[in-house]
Amino acid sequence: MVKAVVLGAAGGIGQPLSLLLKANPTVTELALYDIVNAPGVAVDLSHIATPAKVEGYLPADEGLKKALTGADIVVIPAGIPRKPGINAGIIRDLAMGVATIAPKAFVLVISNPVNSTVPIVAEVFKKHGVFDPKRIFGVTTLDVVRASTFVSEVLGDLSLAPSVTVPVVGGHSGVTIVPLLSQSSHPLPPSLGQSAVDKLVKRIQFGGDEVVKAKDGAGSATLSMAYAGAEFAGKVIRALKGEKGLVAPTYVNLAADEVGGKALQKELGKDLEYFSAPVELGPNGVQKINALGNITPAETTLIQAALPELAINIDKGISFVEAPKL
Ligand SMILES: NC(=O)c1ccc[n+]([C@@H]2O[C@H](COP(=O)([O-])OP(=O)(O)OC[C@H]3O[C@@H](n4cnc5c(N)ncnc54)[C@H](O)[C@@H]3O)[C@@H](O)[C@H]2O)c1
Ligand SMILES: O=C(O)C[C@H](O)C(=O)O
Repeated sequence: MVKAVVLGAAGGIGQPLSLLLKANPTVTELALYDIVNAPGVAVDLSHIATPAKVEGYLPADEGLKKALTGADIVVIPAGIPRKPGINAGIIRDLAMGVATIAPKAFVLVISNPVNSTVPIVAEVFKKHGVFDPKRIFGVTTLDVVRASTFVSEVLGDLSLAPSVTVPVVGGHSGVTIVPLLSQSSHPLPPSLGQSAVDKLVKRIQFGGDEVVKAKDGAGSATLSMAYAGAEFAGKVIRALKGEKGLVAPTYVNLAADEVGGKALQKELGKDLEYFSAPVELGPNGVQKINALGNITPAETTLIQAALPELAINIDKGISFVEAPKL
């Protein structure tokens, strides 16, 4: 039995993500919460012939409490594209609900800026005395999905895309996104040249801008994000159910020494509190934070460029919970 909850379920990401979770046969209960339209989305999805029982909730009548009760996994795409200050408040308030009603659930944060919203969730959980660094994840899967797609395009064969894997580390915004192309399952040909590699790195780092521009002011990535969110949530659920060997890059707290957090800080040469790295998932969440391994001098330079910005983003998230400003 797996209960999945989507907070922000009526939005551009929330609706297709909820559809994909309804289509996941391992989900037995799906609770959809939003400040608008969630009951309608829920009834619509409830007609799909898959096992999940779907309910929709609004804030009235303790809707958030009802949605979160018994949750195993809570996915949060609530918020507004490119409005960090507003999202910070939304995430803080929703995190209070999760910390109170479902403190043991896995929390998957999609709302931007992920580099700061994940620390906000963690700080709220700390205040409630229920913080477990192994259960809070920033969803960076869209960067991983983009890397697979763009690498396969460069290789001239889009049919490779589903099997191309590239670890993408760091964070989820601009220069904090660091694709380790040297570790691609499908190596780039040496004939490609450094400037083409640099261009590919930039495309992965700023893939979000490509979508925002193409949508011409009507929002940011929603469908590809829903796909990516469902991919990651699916892996978390499979690990929860006991499947072993599942690894995915995700933005996590590095406080837990026993799972390799401190070892990664040492490798980075900086005491960062959060970083996205390939993480082995287990029934209790983060089972092992993997090392970055062998990286090229160019990738080391990219990581060095990401670290100061990440530190600022993390600080903003942490201090927001104390003095709300982002
Ligand atoms: N992590 C990533 O890779 C990634 C990718 C794309 C977008 N995003 C982010 O995801 C978020 C959502 O994007 P979208 O395109 O779906 O936006 P959207 O505006 O289409 O949908 C957001 C939904 O959140 C709901 N909402 C607002 N306040 C809420 C609250 N307090 N409680 C519950 N629901 C609330 C809204 O009613 C709306 O339905 C944005 O912050 C965006 O930047 C992240
Ligand atoms: O770029 C955005 O604002 C949305 C998202 O973070 C993305 O990567 O597409």
